[in-house]
Amino acid sequence: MKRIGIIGVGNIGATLAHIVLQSKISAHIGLYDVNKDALQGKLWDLEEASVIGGYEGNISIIHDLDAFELFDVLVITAGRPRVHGMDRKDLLKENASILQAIAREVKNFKGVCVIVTNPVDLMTRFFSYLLSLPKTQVLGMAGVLDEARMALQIKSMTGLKVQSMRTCVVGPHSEHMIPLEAVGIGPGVLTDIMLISEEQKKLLNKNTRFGGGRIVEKLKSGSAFYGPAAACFRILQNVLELKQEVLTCSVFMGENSKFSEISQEIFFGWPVFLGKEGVKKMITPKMNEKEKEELREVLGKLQKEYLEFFESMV
Ligand SMILES: NC(=O)c1ccc[n+]([C@@H]2O[C@H](COP(=O)([O-])OP(=O)(O)OC[C@H]3O[C@@H](n4cnc5c(N)ncnc54)[C@H](O)[C@@H]3O)[C@@H](O)[C@H]2O)c1
Repeated sequence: MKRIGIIGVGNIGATLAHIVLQSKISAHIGLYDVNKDALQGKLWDLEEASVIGGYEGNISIIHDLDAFELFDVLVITAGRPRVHGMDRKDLLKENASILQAIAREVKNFKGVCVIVTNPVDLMTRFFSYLLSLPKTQVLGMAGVLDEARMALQIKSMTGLKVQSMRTCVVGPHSEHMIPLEAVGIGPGVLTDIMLISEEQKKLLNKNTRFGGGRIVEKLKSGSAFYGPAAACFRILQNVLELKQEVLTCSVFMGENSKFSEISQEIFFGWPVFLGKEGVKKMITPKMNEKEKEELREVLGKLQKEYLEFFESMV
């Protein structure tokens, strides 16, 4: 039986645990949170939901972080979410300290880490540095969510069903993300979003980039969690090799990067195949020259942000 650890059982972590239970995959789910009372309450609630839903699962509280060392995969959602008026970067210092404390306790972990905590590209790179696991075993969740947001925008403009679409969003999980013009529509057909006007393309980019922000604006005291939890579940299914799909995650490209003049150390959204060893293969999406140029530019900014942040942490 596979072992899935969830560190941070707030909105995303608890929703993810519920999805995993409902899926009936053969796995033990271990939950950890600093808020012990809330964690106990959520465990009881999840257990009761399982009985009612007929998917009685294997779920328990993990009291000490070092017990996660034997797990296959860890999903880390511990940290503060954005509230109305905040940018993801505003969470940087506080969430980095939380990840630092967690990394100290799970230092012998050998499996795959999925980082959700924002700002996710910086946190994924930082966690990979702290844990000294092979860099392919640490990845961030973001692209799967951004691509769903993009698909929904295209649906609202064209009426096409989202299931027939394959969108791709590369780069950082921020207002600088790059929704690619090449979209898969139906089996084997790639189009350059020819179905929508130039005006609509601009709107598509804007709405995809601010998809998270518009939810925060309405929720006010927190950020999206059903979508992020569903995206984590897709990643889990692929890491556990129950599915094989191209998923965009925040990953380390190293020498494979066509953008390595910026930095080989950088983590950013890119389509990949995943497996039990983490990132198995990078996929090169269809990008036009403008998009490649834009990506170089935003990766330069991301690298600068990381170095400034890193200097402030050490
Ligand atoms: N990557 C993405 O696409 C994406 C999308 C949405 C939200 N997020 C981020 O995910 C994170 C979690 O969001 P949420 O809505 O679930 O927040 P939440 O506040 O509901 O849950 C966070 C949980 O982390 C716990 N926590 C705090 N410090 C901890 C520690 N040291 N060890 C263990 N647990 C700790 C809290 O007690 C809380 O239960 C936030 O940083 C948010 O910005 C990322």
